[in-house]
Amino acid sequence: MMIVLSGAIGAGKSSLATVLSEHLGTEAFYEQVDNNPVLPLFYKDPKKYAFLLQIYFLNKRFESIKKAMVQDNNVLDRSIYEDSLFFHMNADMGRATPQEVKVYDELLANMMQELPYAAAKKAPDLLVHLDISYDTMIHRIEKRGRSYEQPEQDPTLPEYYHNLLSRYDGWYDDYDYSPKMKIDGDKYDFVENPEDRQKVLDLIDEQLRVRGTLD
Ligand SMILES: Nc1ncnc2c1ncn2[C@@H]1O[C@H](COP(=O)(O)OP(=O)(O)O)[C@@H](O)[C@H]1O
Ligand SMILES: Nc1nc2c(ncn2[C@H]2C[C@H](O)[C@@H](COP(=O)(O)O)O2)c(=O)[nH]1
Repeated sequence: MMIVLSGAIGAGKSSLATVLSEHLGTEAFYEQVDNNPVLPLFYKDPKKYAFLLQIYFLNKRFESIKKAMVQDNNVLDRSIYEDSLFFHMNADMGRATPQEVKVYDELLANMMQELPYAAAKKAPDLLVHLDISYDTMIHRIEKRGRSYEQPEQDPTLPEYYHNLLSRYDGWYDDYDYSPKMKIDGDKYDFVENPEDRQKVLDLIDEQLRVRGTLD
């Protein structure tokens, strides 16, 4: 069983990956963030580093999917399908050239063909999307405390985060690689509230059962 999580920055993907993998007895595969050397550079100078960051993430994501596919059951804390959303948004903000976009799009398309999903003709069993409001997003970004993501570090970040959230709405609606479901990330505190955690797990189990992935 392969479950992929999606959602904006601070939506709760890593937290849910831990909760869900413990619940299902599977392994969680996390996005590499704290040891990503390009991410702080990107937040300091997005125009200079947007393309490099994107290639860095794509490479790491590919590596992580290959590792995950060696296991029969796994949970991935962000889908490869979201990478393009980030890059195209940055490109539309003038942080990447049309040539960089073309190179990236072609590389991504090539890599997608090589993915174990493609080789096994197998998409994820379920995409679980964590839907959050802007206020929740900011609250969680502050709670987690990565310095370069804090809105007070950079007056352009609030607009960046608003744009990201609105792109995610269209992205989720268009996503059709696998079955999908949305969780209201504002409503359920699956980190600190055991009842909420159980409700979220029940919602996911129900979707897995309906689709015959869980007995
Ligand atoms: N549903 C939730 N309710 C309350 N706090 C949450 C929830 N999801 C995540 N958090 C908190 O928000 C911060 C960001 O969560 P994280 O899982 O790292 O998000 P993501 O991986 O999507 O960026 C963390 O401090 C985490 O404890
Ligand atoms: N420009 C891009 N930034 C990205 C991409 N994937 C993740 N990120 C950034 C956003 C956050 O600051 C950080 C980690 O994301 P979380 O949602 O896990 O908190 O990395 C990307 O493809 N392009």
